[in-house]
Amino acid sequence: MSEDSWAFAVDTQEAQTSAQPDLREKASRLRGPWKKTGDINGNIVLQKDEREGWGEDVDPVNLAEQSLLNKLIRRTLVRSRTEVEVLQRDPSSPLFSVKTFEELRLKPELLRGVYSMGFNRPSRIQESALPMMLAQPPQNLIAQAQSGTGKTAAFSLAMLSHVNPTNKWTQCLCVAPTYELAVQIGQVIEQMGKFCVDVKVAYAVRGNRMERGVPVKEQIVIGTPGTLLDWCSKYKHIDPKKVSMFVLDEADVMIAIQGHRDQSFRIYRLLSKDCQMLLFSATFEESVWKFAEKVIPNANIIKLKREEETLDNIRQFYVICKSKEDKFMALCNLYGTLTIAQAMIFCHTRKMARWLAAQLTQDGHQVALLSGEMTVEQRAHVIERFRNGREKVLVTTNVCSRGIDVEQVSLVVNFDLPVDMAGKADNDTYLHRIGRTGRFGRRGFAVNMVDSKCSMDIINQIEMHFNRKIPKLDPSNLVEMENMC
Ligand SMILES: Nc1ncnc2c1ncn2[C@@H]1O[C@H](COP(=O)(O)OP(=O)(O)OP(=O)(O)O)[C@@H](O)[C@H]1O
Repeated sequence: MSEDSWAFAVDTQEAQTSAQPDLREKASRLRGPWKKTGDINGNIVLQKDEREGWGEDVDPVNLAEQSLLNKLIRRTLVRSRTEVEVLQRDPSSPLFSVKTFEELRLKPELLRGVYSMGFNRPSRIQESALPMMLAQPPQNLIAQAQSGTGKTAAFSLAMLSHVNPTNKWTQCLCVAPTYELAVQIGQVIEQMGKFCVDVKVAYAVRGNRMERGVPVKEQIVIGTPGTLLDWCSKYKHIDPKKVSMFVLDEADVMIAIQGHRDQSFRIYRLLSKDCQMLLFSATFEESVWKFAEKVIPNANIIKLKREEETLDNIRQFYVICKSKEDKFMALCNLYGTLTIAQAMIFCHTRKMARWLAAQLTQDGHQVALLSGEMTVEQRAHVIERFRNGREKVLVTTNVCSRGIDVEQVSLVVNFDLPVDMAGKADNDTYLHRIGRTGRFGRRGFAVNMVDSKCSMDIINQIEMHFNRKIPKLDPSNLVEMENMC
């Protein structure tokens, strides 16, 4: 599609979507009222309907929530052993990479802010990305690296370094997929820039209203695409032609949210041609590439490959059970082993997870429950407690099959096997639930509960997919597990 026809499509779509009521609100009205109730962790949670299967009771993977959860529970940098790949727009220009923040010749107050955050040296991705982002003349950049590798810190530093504090108008725009993610980014900028007293940050997010035509004086504005677009066009709070750095964060999450890609593209079209464009993403599927190439033609590209999860150090077993009660009994037999280190138990539905957590609690065990009906903050709190060893066993749905690394978990139980919507083995989810990166390298055990011919079929599919035999658990394996966990 040429830029014009793409732009035309954007205009048409915009006109249609602005006339519609908020889709989420509409959807939740259709689903009926939510029920407020207490959960096993003592949290107040909102529960939807109780249907089994692929209804509301199965937690879908929500990328924006997952990303926020990752940010909330992260304490340190994710250190990757993979090599950084740099593709320069102009291969003949020298490739700079820095090993210290001093080499970047930052303003002293900014350097002080960086050190006050406890950053001693640039992360892997920052080593190459920072010199590129700070180069003169400005260069465009597309950067891909998994969550936790220092992307947010990198572009926050670039924006703080870029602005001229004496100019009281918006010079840097940063687009984030949700209100909560925008606030998280803002906190990093405010913390890093705390000694840059003349640099101010504003939030273009829902509910933050100003009188039409009143210009924003803050040099950095972070917001969600819809509100930012309004601020730039409808309300004229920002003169987009005066913006000289545009950051698009979490592009993969962004384009997964309906309407966000087109709104971001509309903001892009309002900017001047020489505005520096920076795009960040944790993953790079085809759709993200297409979008990135549209908004940032001729960009430098930096990629840091994720360390793949493997099943190399994992001993896998299955146990045969007749019913969920039978699975519960089998779990109780494993319980001694579960609590030696820490264990995670995965269920298919929220209802099953609640039932199991209640049964285990009734039986006198101390367990934590994590499922999608909790707010992201409540989930972060439960994960934090589990990480600190306050509970030894975590019962959960797919809501945390990826993204959380609890190093001390050495046993994973698939109380329900992971299946896709067609009822086939969901191999990716299986790998995310039980796989480890080579980085942790520790041994682990996975026990799969099989309660029907169907679930035995799924075990066979998983065996074939990963080309690994999954034997039946016998008492001698239990002794082995107790010794190894
Ligand atoms: N150079 C550094 N040295 C030490 N810690 C760092 C450095 N850069 C970032 N961090 C810290 O590492 C963690 C991850 O950084 P950051 O949030 O920037 O990563 P990210 O790739 O943007 O991930 P996400 O998208 O999930 O936020 C944060 O706690 C941050 O404070």
